[in-house]
Amino acid sequence: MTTPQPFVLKWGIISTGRIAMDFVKDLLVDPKTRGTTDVGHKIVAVGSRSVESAQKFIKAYAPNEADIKAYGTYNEVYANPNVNAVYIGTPHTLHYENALAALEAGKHVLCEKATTSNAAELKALLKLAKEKKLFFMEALWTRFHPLTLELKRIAEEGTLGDPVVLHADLSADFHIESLPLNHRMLDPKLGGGALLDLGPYPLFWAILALYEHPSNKNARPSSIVGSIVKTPITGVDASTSFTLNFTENLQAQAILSCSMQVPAANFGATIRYKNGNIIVKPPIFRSPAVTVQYYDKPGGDIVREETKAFSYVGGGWHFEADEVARCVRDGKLESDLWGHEKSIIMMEVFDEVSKVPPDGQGNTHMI
Ligand SMILES: NC(=O)C1=CN([C@@H]2O[C@H](COP(=O)(O)OP(=O)(O)OC[C@H]3O[C@@H](n4cnc5c(N)ncnc54)[C@H](OP(=O)(O)O)[C@@H]3O)[C@@H](O)[C@H]2O)C=CC1
Ligand SMILES: O=C1OC[C@@H](O)[C@H](O)[C@H]1O
Repeated sequence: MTTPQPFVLKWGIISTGRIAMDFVKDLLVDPKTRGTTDVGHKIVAVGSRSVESAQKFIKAYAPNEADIKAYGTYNEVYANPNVNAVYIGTPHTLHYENALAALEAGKHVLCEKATTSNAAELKALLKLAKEKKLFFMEALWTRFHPLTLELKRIAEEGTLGDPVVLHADLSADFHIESLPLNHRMLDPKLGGGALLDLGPYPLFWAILALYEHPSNKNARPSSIVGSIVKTPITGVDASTSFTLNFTENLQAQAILSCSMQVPAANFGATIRYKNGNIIVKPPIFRSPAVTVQYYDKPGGDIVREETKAFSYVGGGWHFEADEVARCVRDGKLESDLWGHEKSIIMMEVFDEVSKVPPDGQGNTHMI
């Protein structure tokens, strides 16, 4: 009997920055090391604004791969007939034009977070992807990690009851005072600031634990309140906090924050349920371990506590790549795990939070 051959997705890579490097390195990790045998990956083209950068990138991160084309424009990647799917790793505000061009050329798209600068741009991309019957996914890699899959199973198996309050933070010190003004974290033209760069992760946990919880029945956040501290350097948000209420079918609140000027370790995420807690160890984009605590009765003592740790070969970006390959193989236009609706909610929340007036005090609502 012959063993079925894995479906191999042929990738074109857009940009040669930090995350493009991480993603490419993971595409080259042997899928069997993570138990994947049904799909695989091949890099067929890398596009950069400079051909030298594309050549250098291939030499540095994919030295043993044959026949990867190095291009000095992104358009040449979109035009390459061997490319099935395009990975977009440019700064946020370029995602729209890059994804649009890829879709117009008939390519499936995996686009880095934050998917676009605003919800209107994202909706336009999704409309085009549907019209052209192409797969599109936000590269929310955390959704596909084994830890996340296990946490979701535990959270929804019933013992913990409904979620009540979630706290999540992702902050770091980007030393913004030493960055050039055109750095993507500082430049408003590149979508600079903490919210679009770090905010997707605390919000991801709120979407996973509150929005996706079966008791929530897919109800969107009933209200959003945001507050922003801007940096005087370029006026982008340096620290942002936002709360989301889920009150249609739950009585739950998410308290979320991100900052690019916190010189201390993160505290991760805590999800508090009627009958216990889930504690996600930092960093929340790639948590190494999760602790689950169970009360003897609501408001009672913790009588059981379990910690589960997770490890794998590679950086953790290959799990999202496997999802794209499976979806493309199966003719799906969106992922069941991180579909279009969740990316839209994410961008709509960011739109609302960004509306706070210049004094940083905000009180906004989403319908
Ligand atoms: N999923 C994850 O874990 C992570 C995701 N990200 C996301 O990926 C995106 C890129 O982040 P990151 O890799 O850190 O950024 P980098 O600045 O390291 O890389 C961005 C790349 O985009 C290309 N680019 C095109 N136009 C511009 C421009 N005007 N200014 C700067 N670069 C430009 C460049 O590649 P070239 O010169 O080859 O064209 C550049 O190297 C962001 O949206 C970010 O949110 C970032 C880090 C981690
Ligand atoms: O996606 C990300 O995850 C980790 C952060 O350090 C980075 O800035 C961000 O883009």
